[in-house]
Amino acid sequence: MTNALSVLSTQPRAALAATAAAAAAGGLLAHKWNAAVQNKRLEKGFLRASRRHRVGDDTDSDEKPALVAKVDAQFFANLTAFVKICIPGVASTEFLALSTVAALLGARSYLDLWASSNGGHVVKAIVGRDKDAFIQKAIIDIATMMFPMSFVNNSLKYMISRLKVLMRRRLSMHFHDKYLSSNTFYKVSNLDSRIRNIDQLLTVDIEKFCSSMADLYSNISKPSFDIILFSRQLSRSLGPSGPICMILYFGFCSIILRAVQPPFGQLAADEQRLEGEYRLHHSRLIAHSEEIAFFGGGGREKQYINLAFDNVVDHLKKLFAARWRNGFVDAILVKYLATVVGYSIVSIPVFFTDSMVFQVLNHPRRFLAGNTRSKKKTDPETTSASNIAGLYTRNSRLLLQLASAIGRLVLAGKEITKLTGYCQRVTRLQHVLDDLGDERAVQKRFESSPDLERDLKLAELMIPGELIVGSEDEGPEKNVVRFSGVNLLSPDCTILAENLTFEIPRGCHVLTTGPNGSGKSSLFRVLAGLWPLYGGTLHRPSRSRIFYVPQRPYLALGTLRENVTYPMTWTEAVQQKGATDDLIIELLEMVHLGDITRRKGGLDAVQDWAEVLSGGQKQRLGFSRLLFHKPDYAILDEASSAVSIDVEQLLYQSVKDCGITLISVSHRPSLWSFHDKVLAFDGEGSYEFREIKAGDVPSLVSGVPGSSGT
Ligand SMILES: Nc1ncnc2c1ncn2[C@@H]1O[C@H](COP(=O)(O)OP(=O)(O)OP(=O)(O)O)[C@@H](O)[C@H]1O
Repeated sequence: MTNALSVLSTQPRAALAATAAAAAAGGLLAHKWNAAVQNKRLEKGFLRASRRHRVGDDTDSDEKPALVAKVDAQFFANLTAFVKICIPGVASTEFLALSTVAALLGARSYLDLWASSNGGHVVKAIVGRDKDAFIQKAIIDIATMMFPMSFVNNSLKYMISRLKVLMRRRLSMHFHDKYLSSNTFYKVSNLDSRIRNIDQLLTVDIEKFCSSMADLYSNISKPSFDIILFSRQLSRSLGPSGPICMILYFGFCSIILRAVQPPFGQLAADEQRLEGEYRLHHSRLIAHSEEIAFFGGGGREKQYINLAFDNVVDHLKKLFAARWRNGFVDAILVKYLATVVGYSIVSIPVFFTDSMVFQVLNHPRRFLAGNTRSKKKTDPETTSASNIAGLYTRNSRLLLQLASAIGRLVLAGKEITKLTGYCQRVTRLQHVLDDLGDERAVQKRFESSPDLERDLKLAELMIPGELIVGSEDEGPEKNVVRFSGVNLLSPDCTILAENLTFEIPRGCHVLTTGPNGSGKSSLFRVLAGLWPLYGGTLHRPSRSRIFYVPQRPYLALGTLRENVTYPMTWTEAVQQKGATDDLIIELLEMVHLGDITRRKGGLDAVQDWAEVLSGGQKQRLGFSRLLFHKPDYAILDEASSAVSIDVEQLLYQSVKDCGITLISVSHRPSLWSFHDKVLAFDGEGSYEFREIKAGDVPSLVSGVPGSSGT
């Protein structure tokens, strides 16, 4: 054995490192072979998903993903795009973290190497009964190195966690910018059906995606570096045959594992989707708890929730079974059989040092020269029992480290597959948000139907309209509400009104009426830019000159004071509008909410106001907001339906007294007297816009005869 080890120790082969890396990379490339056939199909599905805009069309929804999570060119292109977002440049904190992780991984590899070598020295000192060497290697050296080792190990854990958070922050901010601009958050759930559980995507999926990317980075870079380092060391002492055999064995393993591996990427994507659906049911229960409780709907909701949870559990069972089967094969090939192969390799020089195969592999030149005898066979330096033990320990440790590094690289393939699942979901999110952020893309393309006449009509009506928004510094004549030839269509392409043409100058108060579902609120959605504009031209005042007061006013988390100034923060309200506590109290008194300012906490009270206030109180708070902002126009969509008639009259009068032009929707005849004109929808695609005359009220309340246009 001494001879064998000493002979082998004379063969440094740097080129082996490159061979090692290439062979390991071959394992990863196996992904590409498997996915090649799927590429075309996947690309088509991806494009179809990104171009689809139809509302209510579930064929490409999150429910049935068209994208298949696979390792292919498309995946690498998507991954590269996200990496660029997460690590924006060499001057970024993220790049610094990435480089630090790389440096720490390198340091860790060198420390592993040192530990293997030191282990050999310790064994040598024990077998050789060399007390001084033992004290030096087993006590002094380890005591010295424990500080850098502990530092590197913990710093590595810390930096990888930090890298994950930094990348997550970048990606989350990127998506927040998209999601919270151009009212995309509204469009995602109201105009598009591709994503059902966006909260899950924005929170859990992004976190898992970034975490998986950072883990993969360390799981690929460290083993790759280890393979180079350990192969070099081993080839110096064992000759190239040992590392080559090990690498060939793992190359074989990676092919087998590729062939039997379940589609972990798709399984991960499905898991996230099902978790999202389960979570959605809980969110809905929280959002509508009162209504459901009134109906006694707990039992029914339990059915929905249990069903969604059962789907998660069934999927997890499937996933765990797949992992078990795969883990079984993994453990045999990459762990146990690899150890057998490792020991066999270490033993070859011991038992077969004089064999021809061994000589050809490790000493080809010497073999060709006809000299097959080892030069060091009689060298006492390498023949003593302590040296044999020391070299054996060191080499076997190095070989096991090499095996472990290649094994980890092979298993990183599984991580990549999982990453494809997260990447697929995050890519879908990116495409949908991009689509919805682009006004033109939101313009619906209707699906052709057997009804040719309807299709022709829709093709005629659904041409993109022109939106002209007045600027802040322009006068009232430019900041006006004017519809010219606008067609009103719901997202499912129902024609609500054609050729809407009317103008609402400042000071002209307009009441909108019509049967339920006739398009009153939809008109305001188009006016606010939430729904796409079709047909002619729409002139709209700048954002600060028009204010919307809905039937259910949104109440923000925060103080009472900030709820009055919403969407402005208190600081903005003070700076831009000179807000004071006295003004807020005065406004709340005007809307008959003075009593809540006298409750505990006063204006500073932070509550879940949506829960604390009654329906009528919430609406009155909505009016206080309107009076605070004092816009040119107020859209009041059933804004006082829960307020008593006497207080409602006072509220409308206060708004008019502030010089705000009313554009209201209300079914209450008592409000007619506050308006000058009526815009009446008949629910069949026609409307009327005219002056309110005495005696008009009853006929208009019950609908308008089918006259189209003004
Ligand atoms: N997000 C949506 N997707 C598809 N259709 C919608 C959507 N929102 C509203 N609709 C449809 O548009 C039509 C007009 O709705 P709208 O809310 O404008 O009615 P409305 O006149 O305000 O009724 P109400 O008096 O009951 O408030 C209805 O048929 C409604 O079903």
